[in-house]
Amino acid sequence: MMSSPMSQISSNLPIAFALMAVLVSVLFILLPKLFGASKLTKSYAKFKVLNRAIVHEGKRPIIALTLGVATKSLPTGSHVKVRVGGDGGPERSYTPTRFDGGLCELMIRVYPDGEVSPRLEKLGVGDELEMKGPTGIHRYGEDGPGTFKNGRKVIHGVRRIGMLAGGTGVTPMMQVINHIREDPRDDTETCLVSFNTGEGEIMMEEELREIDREEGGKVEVKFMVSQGEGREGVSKGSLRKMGGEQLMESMGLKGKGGEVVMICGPKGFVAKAKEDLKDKVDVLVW
Ligand SMILES: Cc1cc2nc3c(=O)[nH]c(=O)nc-3n(C[C@H](O)[C@H](O)[C@H](O)COP(=O)(O)OP(=O)(O)OC[C@H]3O[C@@H](n4cnc5c(N)ncnc54)[C@H](O)[C@@H]3O)c2cc1C
Repeated sequence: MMSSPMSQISSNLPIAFALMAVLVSVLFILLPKLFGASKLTKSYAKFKVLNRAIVHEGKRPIIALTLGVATKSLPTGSHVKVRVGGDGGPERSYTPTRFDGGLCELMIRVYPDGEVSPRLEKLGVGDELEMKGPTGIHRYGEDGPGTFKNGRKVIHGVRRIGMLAGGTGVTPMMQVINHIREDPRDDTETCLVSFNTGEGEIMMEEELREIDREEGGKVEVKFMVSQGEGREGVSKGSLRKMGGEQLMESMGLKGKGGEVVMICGPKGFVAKAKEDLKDKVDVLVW
């Protein structure tokens, strides 16, 4: 008896999936090798710049560097270290906003008087950069949705994450937001308040607005600037002038269980936020 076309397709499906899995694995191994990519390890290795873009012009521009990596993924919450000038040269931490499919993307704000970032700005496609990782003690989602690990401290059952980011401190927030969006089991809510000096300084503004629109109430994003008048969707305000109650309210937190606040930014920003929130909610400083 002849089998129907439908039953032929369904009997071949497992083979098709197996072939697809093999093909994806081979591509994953081969592509970075073709690009000359190294594995991300605990000691420095050279990584090739595959793409370079200026995301923001201005006094402190933001550049995006895409590097070829032969490592599959980066634990959510971790960073990488970048070194310039070889052995003994200055090193700085960066938080990849994308790390998959053999590619690592770094968003870097360039400080004109800085030691490292102006040298990273000069890199072009084909140049190499020394990088190692993962570094940092924070992990999100390793034990499933709504879980944080911070060294020996483990937090379970988080339902809403408030995020306070000062300037480039938004990058670890983006990692956690992306992790939650990519895990269909994870319905943890997030509310990010991104504080910046001026309107032109806001990192990943368009990308974050888009996520806010797509995710409805699950990912909320708010922007505040301390200088200038603000504009539609950007409020005038500064963390320095806000108290703990106001901060909690800005992130839609009630001070009940199941809430955590992530903080990342310049030292003074972190110290003030930590002090204001210490009796109100669990705080994790990135
Ligand atoms: C865990 C971690 C993750 C990080 N992730 C990122 C990231 O994804 N993207 C990114 O752009 N940066 C990130 N940073 C900051 C980065 O590591 C460097 O500090 C930054 O690039 C400046 O280095 P630099 O050598 O150019 O400047 P430096 O020589 O260190 O400093 C030069 C001048 O810039 C000022 N300056 C330096 N950093 C800041 C700042 N954050 N805010 C205000 N003024 C500052 C200093 O006060 C000084 O006047 C991260 C930092 C940490 C600790």
